[in-house]
Amino acid sequence: MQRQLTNFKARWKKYFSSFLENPAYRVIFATINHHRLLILLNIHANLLAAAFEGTTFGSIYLALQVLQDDQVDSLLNHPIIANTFLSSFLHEFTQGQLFIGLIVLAVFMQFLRHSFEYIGAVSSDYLSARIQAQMVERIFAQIMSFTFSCASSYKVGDLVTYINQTAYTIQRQIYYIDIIFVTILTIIAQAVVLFTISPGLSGVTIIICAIALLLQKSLIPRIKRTAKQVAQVRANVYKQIVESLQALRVIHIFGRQLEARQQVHELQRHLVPKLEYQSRLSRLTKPLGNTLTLITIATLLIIGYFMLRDSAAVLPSLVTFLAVLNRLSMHLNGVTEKNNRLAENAGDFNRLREILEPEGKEFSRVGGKVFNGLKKEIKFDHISLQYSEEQKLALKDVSFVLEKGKVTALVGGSGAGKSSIADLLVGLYQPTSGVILVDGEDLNEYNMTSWRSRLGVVSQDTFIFNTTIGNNIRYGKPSATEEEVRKSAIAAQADQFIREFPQGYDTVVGERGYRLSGGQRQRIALARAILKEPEILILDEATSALDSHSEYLVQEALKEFQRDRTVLVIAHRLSTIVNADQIIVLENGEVMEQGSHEALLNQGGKYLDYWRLQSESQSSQVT
Ligand SMILES: Nc1ncnc2c1ncn2[C@@H]1O[C@H](COP(=O)(O)OP(=O)(O)OP(=O)(O)O)[C@@H](O)[C@H]1O
Repeated sequence: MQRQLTNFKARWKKYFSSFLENPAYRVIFATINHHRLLILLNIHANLLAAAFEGTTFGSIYLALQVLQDDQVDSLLNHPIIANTFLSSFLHEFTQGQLFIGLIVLAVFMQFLRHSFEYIGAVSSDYLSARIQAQMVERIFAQIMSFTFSCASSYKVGDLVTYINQTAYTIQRQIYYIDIIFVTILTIIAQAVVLFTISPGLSGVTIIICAIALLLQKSLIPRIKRTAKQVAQVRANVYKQIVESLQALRVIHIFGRQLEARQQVHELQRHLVPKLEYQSRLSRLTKPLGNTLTLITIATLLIIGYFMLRDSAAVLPSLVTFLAVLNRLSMHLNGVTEKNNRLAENAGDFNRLREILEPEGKEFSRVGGKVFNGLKKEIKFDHISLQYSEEQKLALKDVSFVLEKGKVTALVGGSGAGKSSIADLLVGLYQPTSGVILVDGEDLNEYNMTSWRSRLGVVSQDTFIFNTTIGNNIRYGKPSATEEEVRKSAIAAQADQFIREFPQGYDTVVGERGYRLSGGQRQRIALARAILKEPEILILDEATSALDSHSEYLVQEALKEFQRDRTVLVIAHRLSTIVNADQIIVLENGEVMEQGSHEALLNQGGKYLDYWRLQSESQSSQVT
């Protein structure tokens, strides 16, 4: 017995600590704390609803008692009534009038009960709406606060699922908790009525109900386990579908539609038996509950008859007792059923914990020194980078200096580590060893927002938002005037094609708007960077999607723009970087050669090979 008690205590302790440690609940409590009036309204409305449920049956019990001739006088002479004004007032009525009056009173009590129940339900929905909004925002904020490397380690499909499921999961969680709370209050009110009528019979009822509940409770852990598995398999299916939808173009090009369908089919095949098992378990609770109820009522009728047969009010007592008990069992079934639904929801709810808890995640650092501009140089000091433990080093002991106002070009084959250097400079990834010194200070010490506000980045993949072209360019500087936007578009050789659209700069592009070619997207990205007037410009194959003529024009514009800026350029066409102040040749993550165009040609190494290769075939690429 002692051991069972200790086990019981330990289980509850574990349950409550896991409950309190779940960050999703912390968000819920924080939101509730902000809306105390709503929760107070909810609690009071539900308490009143429960109280009116109790008084309804009190009225019915009295009405049935009034029907018995010998009970009217004893009722009117009851001390609660006899000493009040009600005594003379009630004596005016006939037996029939008293009966009807009490039944009308019971109906009115039910009306009040349902009115308060309605207020309770609406206040709970209001709270739920606020919690849903708060939770979606919290999860989005959480994802946004991850470092880029941490966020990009998740599959987009996974992140979309987190956001997608949140509102619905929270809605169900709050709904079930509220319904269980309301029903328990109602059950308490009904229990009070039962005890008032016959404590002995109520005691017997409790014993029978406890046995019934225990039987049903053994199902819950299994339902929970299955729900978790179903949620996991569903998430896998969803992830697979989202990934295929994102890769539609590639799937069509490679004619892999059938394989994509088969992958989804394979995952679904695991889902169906799990859903069937889940159904068998959860559907069992209702027939089990109903059968147990029937057995309970029959037992109580027999025991009740023996216990109450000597009492004067045997009929009203038994009738009211059974009527209340019937409703109580209905509510008990409701609690069990909602508890099962809550257990089913646990799978989805726990998935929120996965994304919300800080363990195993990397967060962007806030604070740090404000970057007020480059004074002298940026130094890559013995930098190595390894993206993950399973991968080889992407950069190995790389050292070089980007001088203020100078153009540095990175050259090398595919996978040599050029973009990795650019990403380190932006602060998207942290070096595994070594340090990036900005005017002698570790880049990590700087406030990233102030650092990035001085950077302009144009990379190979350009994201175009589903808004106007003007707004897409303005992303680099939200306060820019139309004139400034246009100037930067001219500099990026984008103005002409933009004006050819019927709505010009107001043309909505992106998902549902006009489709832009790769070159057009790159020029918009370039205009975005130019508008920002960055002090440090990073061009990662920024003109790779342009035809030779457009590239020439953009290069000309860039020449002007690059003046007095510190530039890191990654180029595949060597002709575009011959004038760079410094060229760094990378291979397999290592610096092979370093110097000006002329110096490197004279050195007769890797750079000369690249140069010869490109000179032979002007259109061939280095990478
Ligand atoms: N986000 C990432 N996660 C894991 N590995 C990465 C990531 N980005 C790059 N790598 C790996 O790091 C190495 C260097 O890649 P990087 O993109 O820097 O090369 P690159 O010279 O820019 O190549 P390319 O010219 O083809 O763009 C490659 O082996 C690549 O697979």
